[in-house]
Formats: sequence, C-alpha cells, structure tokens
Amino acid sequence: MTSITETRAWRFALVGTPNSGKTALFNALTGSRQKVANYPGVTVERKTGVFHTSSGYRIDLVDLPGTYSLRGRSPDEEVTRDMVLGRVASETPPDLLLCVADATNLRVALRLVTELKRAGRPMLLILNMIDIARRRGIDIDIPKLEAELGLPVVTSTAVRRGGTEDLLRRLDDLAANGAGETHESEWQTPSVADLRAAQREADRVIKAAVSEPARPDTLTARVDAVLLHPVAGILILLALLFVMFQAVFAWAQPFMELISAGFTALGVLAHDMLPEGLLQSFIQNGVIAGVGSVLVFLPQIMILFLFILLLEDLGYMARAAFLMDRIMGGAGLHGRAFIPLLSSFACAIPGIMATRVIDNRRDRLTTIMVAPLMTCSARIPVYTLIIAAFVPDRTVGGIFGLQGLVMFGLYAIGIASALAVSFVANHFFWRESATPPFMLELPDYKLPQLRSVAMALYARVMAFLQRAGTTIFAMMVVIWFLASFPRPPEGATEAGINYSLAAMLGRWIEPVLAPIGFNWQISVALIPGMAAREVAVASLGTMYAIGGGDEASAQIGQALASQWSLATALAFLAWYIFAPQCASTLAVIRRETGGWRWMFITFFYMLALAYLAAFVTFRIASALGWG
Ligand SMILES: Nc1nc2c(ncn2[C@@H]2O[C@H](COP(=O)(O)OP(=O)(O)OP(=O)(O)O)[C@@H](O)[C@H]2O)c(=O)[nH]1
Ligand SMILES: [Mg+2]
Repeated sequence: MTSITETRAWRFALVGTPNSGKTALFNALTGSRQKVANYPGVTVERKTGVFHTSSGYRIDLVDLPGTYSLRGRSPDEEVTRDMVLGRVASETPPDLLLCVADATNLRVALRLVTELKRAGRPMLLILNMIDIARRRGIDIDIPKLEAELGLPVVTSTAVRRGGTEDLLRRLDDLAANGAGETHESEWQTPSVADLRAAQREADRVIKAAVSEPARPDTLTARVDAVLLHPVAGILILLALLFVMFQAVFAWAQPFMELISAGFTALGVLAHDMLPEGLLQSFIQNGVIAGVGSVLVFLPQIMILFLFILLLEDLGYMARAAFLMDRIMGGAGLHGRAFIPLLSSFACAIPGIMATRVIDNRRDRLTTIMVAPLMTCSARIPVYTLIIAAFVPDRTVGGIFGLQGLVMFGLYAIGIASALAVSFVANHFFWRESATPPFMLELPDYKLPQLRSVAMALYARVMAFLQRAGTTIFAMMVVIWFLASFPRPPEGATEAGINYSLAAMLGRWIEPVLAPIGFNWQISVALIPGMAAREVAVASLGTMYAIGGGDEASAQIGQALASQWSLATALAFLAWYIFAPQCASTLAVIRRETGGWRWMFITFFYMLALAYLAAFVTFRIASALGWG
C-alpha cells in the first residue's frame, strides 16, 4: 500500500526502564535480531531500524538502553538521555518518544514517564507485557490512565505474533496525523526530592487507574526462596554449570563425528578428483582440513549457547549475579560486573561493551581488564581438540565424564584468575576501594520464548559460520602458502614442509617458546591465531595435513596425539586460558577506554600470565614424566 507518497520519514525512539521489552518490540516492529534477554542492561548503545506502517509511512525506529531516570549515571544511560533531550549533534531528535512500560511493574515505569514528560517531546505510553499483567489479574483502566497522565496509552505483547497490532494501528495514525508538538524542555537534573515527588505522582496515578489482585503472584518469590538460598542456591548454580559442560561433550559427540567424517570424505574426494599438485594440496589441506577443523565444533558451540540463551530468557542469570555478588565483591568487582563477565563467555567483545552499565570508571576498567579471561566460545575448539586428543574418555566417580570435568576445570581457572586479577588491581593499583551496594533488579521468571531463543541461536550460528568463511578461511590461505613455499629442493630427504617459510618462521620463534614446551608448528600457529583464537586450531590442522604427506589425516586430533607430549598439550591449554590471542578484543578495549593505555596493560599482563602458566605447567608435567 503505497498510495500515499512518502513526504518524510518519522523518527520514533523507544525509551523505558530496563528489561521492559524495548528491544523485543524493536525486533517485532523492524524484523531485526537485536539481543533480548530477561535481565536489565542488555542494550547498551542505540540501534536504528526501519519499518513501514500499513498506510506506507516510513518510520525510523531507535532502540535505546533502558534507564530509570534521565540523570545519565553510566555511559549507557547517557546515550538515552542525550537522545531524549535531542543533544546528539549528528542526529535529528526523535519526533515521538515511545515510552515502554512493563505493565506488571508500573511504579518505576510511571516515575520515569513523569520525568520524561518534562522533556517536552510528544509521547506514547506502551504498556508492554500485558499478557503477564492480565494473567496475574492486574486490571488497568486505560482511558483513566490516559486522562491522569495526559498521554495516549496502548497495550502490547512484544513476543507474541499479533501482540503489536494495536500499537501498529496507533503508530500509523500518529504518522498520518502528526505526532504532536515539541515544547521547550523543562528538564533539569532531578534532585532526590524531585525523584520522590515523581514517585508520589506515579503512585497517585496508579491508585486512580490500576487495581492489583488481592492475592499477588508468588511463584517468583517461592522459586527464589530456593534458588537464592545462600547454600542451596550456590549448589544449584554449580550443578547447572556442571550439567552444561557434560552436555557440551556428551551430546555434541555424535554430531561432531558426523561433521568430521563429512570433511574427511570431502578431502578424499578432492584428492581423487584433482590432479596431483598445488591446487590439490590447497583444496585438501588448506581449505578442507583447515576450515573443517574449526567447523567441527559447531555442535558444541550450539549446545553451550542453547543453555545460556534458555537461562537468560528464563531470568536465571540475574539470580546467578546475585549469588555471585558476595564472592565478586570480595575480589573488588562491582555487582553490575556480573552480566558483562557472563556475556564474555560467548565473546569478550559484547562483554566489554556491556560494561557501559557500570557507572564508576575505576570499576568499569577493572571489569574490562578481566573480561578476556572468561572462557569465550572461540576457545572451545582449542580446549576440546586438546582434551579429546589427550584426556581419556573415562567416567570418574561413577557419573562424571573426565573430559567434561577437565573442561569445567578450565572454565573455573578462567573465572578464578579473573577474580584474582581484579583483587590485585584493587589492592595494589587503585587508591580508594569502596564496593558500591548491589543494585541489579531481579526480573520475574518467564517461560523462555522458543521463537526468540531459536532466532538468537540462529544468529550465533551464522556469526560462527561467517567467521569460518572469512577470517578463518583467509588465515588458512596464508598458512597454506607459508607451509607450502618454497618447495623442497631436489633430492630433499625430509617432508616438504620442513623447508617451508612456516618452518623457518617457526624455528625462528621456537627458542622463545621452547621453555614452555611449544614446537615450531605451535609457534607459527600462534601468529595467525591473533586474528581469532580458533584459527590456531585450523592452522595446526593445515600444517599437520601438509606435513603428513599423502596419508595425511583430516583428524587433526590423531596427528596431535601422536606428535605432542602430554606436557606440551597441557602447556598449550594453560597458554590459551590467559593468552591475549584476539586482535578484535584488544581493539574494542582501546575503543571503550578511549586510548591505547588500557589495551597495552591488558595485552601485557595477559601475555605474562600465559607464559608463566604454560611454563609452570610444562615444567611440572615434565617432572611428572609426561614430557
Ligand atoms: N511475556 C512477555 N515477555 C516479554 C514481552 N516483551 C519482552 N518480553 C521478555 O522480556 C525480557 C526483556 O526484554 P528486552 O527486549 O531485552 O528488554 P529491554 O527493555 O530491551 O531491556 P534493556 O535493553 O536491558 O533495557 C525478555 O526475556 C523478553 O523475551 C511481552 O510482551 N510479554
Ligand atoms: Mg534492550
């Protein structure tokens, strides 16, 4: 329906308290796939999307970080304040504020509405999560609410198909007839007294227009009595993590074998179809063995993400943060550091960006510095490859798989060292150290939405495949080239790869890394491994495939098991817990801290820890006779 010519694009902005469903609405309206999760502080920067209303008006929609007030205490809240007040120099201010309220938690939402009204912009109040409010028997008199607030009000359920129809109709209407006039802003940084007054006003409106059921919903409270219990809660958290790692190994195994067999067959096929020579080697050893050795880990990464996404949507992650607060506080970490650190399990980059919710710069820097110590998903290929090749597939204590146990241990060391580093930073480098009280709001539990979990999982899978197709593929071409040229001289006695550039380069670095048990193949693999951690695995895959000659096996694990000592394998694991092997993470640290300084500090302290850990591991393992 484009009978109406577009005169101009409207610009609408989603504002509201954290965890009220702004991003879920943004995704529903624009068809985007921004991250949604059941805890406050998911969105930390503004995102723009476009959609057309039913009569064809174009709307530029801005999703903003959630905030309780426009005071702008942390970097993410400043983004929202500046957008609402039209202070972003390079951008046109929004024509209409879409204020999203969690209909089950109107007290805080309406306090923000009272404050937002002073900004003088036209506003539409969206009572989101109306499905939950209705189920709980919360009765909201919409016309009364509109009259009391002097604003139009509409309800929505962002996560259900058809749950935004009323809203869409209303937006179409506003786009056709004008959103309303902008007045001079009367907003000033509110004092505590102002906020109290705003809360009184909100309570008055609620009293007039909302009736809560006599018997409030107690499910969340009953579940929390167990999950937040100081002892039972921690045990449940540990058990959950433990099951997760067992699942990563046990469930993924058949799928991994399938993928691995597929790539081996593909390699054989390429070998048979192509004439003997460089092209054959490039396709078989460079492309198929290299990229394949990383793609094999897709099932494990999917299982890990599935667990994380389900727990996030359920609302458990904020509880885990609460449980960990004592321990983290002891190490000098801010309570709000938990979510950024948790995000770092997927990848340190979103984790470091999520530190924008921390208002205190010192606490934010500490969190940024230790975030890369959390075990990101790019380490999974490295860890599993070594574990599968060197740790026997045994059961210990009757129920625990040894491989899963080792994996759990590697994650635990990552976490413990992050705590230790922040402890040291707090006690030796920062002057004053006051740990602020924990201020994370605990969201109500929600049944995970299958559709949104599936969508998020799909996005993660695509991101992984894209990396395999771009960064990893490009690095493989480089490694294949280095490992194949120059060609061996006439009458060469050793395998061709021993005469290659890769071998020269590796032997040149080897003396530095020999004390920690690394051979020249590992030394070379670490260089392209800076592009992304899993590239090291792919590089080893390519080099051992080339070095193995004709009967090269695509099963790089077998090659490692026959060529590395256990001590080397363990030292390699220890190295990867700490090594700053990720150029993108370092770049993000530079950007988020606004300079080179913290990037270098992070790089060098991690490098030092990596070398030390690998050295100690190698020496101890050698002394135990595993060399
Ligand atoms: N049942 C139900 N759940 C919803 C609705 N809208 C959002 N959710 C869920 O509520 C949680 C929070 O949604 P988000 O969209 O991430 O919230 P947000 O306002 O963007 O949060 P921040 O970015 O942290 O400010 C997620 O688990 C969503 O799946 C709704 O209308 N009904
Ligand atoms: Mg959001």
